[in-house]
Amino acid sequence: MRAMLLVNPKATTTNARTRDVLIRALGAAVELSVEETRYRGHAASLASTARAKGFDVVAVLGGDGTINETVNGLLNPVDGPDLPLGDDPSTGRPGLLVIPGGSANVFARALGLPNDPVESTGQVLEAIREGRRRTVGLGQALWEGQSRYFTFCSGMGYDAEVVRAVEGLRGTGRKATPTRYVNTALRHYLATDKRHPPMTVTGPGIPPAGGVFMAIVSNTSPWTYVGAHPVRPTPWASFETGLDLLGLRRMGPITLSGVISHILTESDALPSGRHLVQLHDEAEITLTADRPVAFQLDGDYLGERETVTFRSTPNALQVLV
Ligand SMILES: Nc1ncnc2c1ncn2[C@@H]1O[C@H](COP(=O)(O)OP(=O)(O)OP(=O)(O)O)[C@@H](O)[C@H]1O
Repeated sequence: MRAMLLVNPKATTTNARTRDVLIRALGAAVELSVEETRYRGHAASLASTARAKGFDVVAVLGGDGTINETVNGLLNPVDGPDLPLGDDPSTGRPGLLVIPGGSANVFARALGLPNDPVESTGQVLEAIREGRRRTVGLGQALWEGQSRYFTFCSGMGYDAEVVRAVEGLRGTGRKATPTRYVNTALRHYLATDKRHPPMTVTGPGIPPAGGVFMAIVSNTSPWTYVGAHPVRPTPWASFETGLDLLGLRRMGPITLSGVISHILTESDALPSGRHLVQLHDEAEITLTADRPVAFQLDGDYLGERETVTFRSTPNALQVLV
């Protein structure tokens, strides 16, 4: 088995020691090439090249941002548009293997990997030995002639505003810790528009729902973690189904605190309330806004947008887990 390992040396919890342990352990199990990412977007071009060169597996040591780039590289070949791949497109692409090395590591943890690089290495080595693979679907966001796949979530509104604010802090050298996210979310709550809901949710077979302030689109559950604690606004979402959505039509403290306390529980029940819009297992969802609204994808801030369409891409990749 030929594998290319992509290491983001700048990811929050990646260091030379875990990199060396992983290289030694993986190198004993597969024929391994190692590449360090040097800039934003580098993982996408390396993954795309790995696919073109016929690698069986692309492994990532890094955070959700590097995994997102890798997945986009695997799905968008260097030499033009994706070819028709038959009933199970995942079989025509290299498998994906992830070792958590970022701040939240949502994708890795949603797959059931321990949030520790050494323990995760043990689990993926076992998956290699036993030939264990899980076929997962992805989400795809399309806007203004652009498109990007996401592994766990996308969203428009308040959550994307918080992502933007945290990215601004990281630009000044501060780390993205759970406490920083929570503090930024609380501070930013005062600034977010709680009076004029800009968005409408539509889609094939979906009754239009207007008056939405904030919408989370999920490809899996949990949506994120606060420390060890999973946060589950769309508890029915999974890699094996279409996309789920939770939309908020009110941003007042009572509505918000009710939703937050529900989504922090382990319950499989959907959050309830008249001011929520909820969708499960949809093939396509469109968010349209009457003004530009902050947009994020897998925790990466992607600017302000007025219309974004989200599509489910079933059987997109095989993950060794
Ligand atoms: N050598 C590099 N220097 C600077 N940035 C890099 C480098 N290599 C990759 N990147 C960028 O760093 C971004 C963040 O990396 P990554 O997601 O791996 O870690 P993280 O931010 O710590 O984790 P998380 O996404 O969980 O917060 C990625 O979007 C990637 O494009």
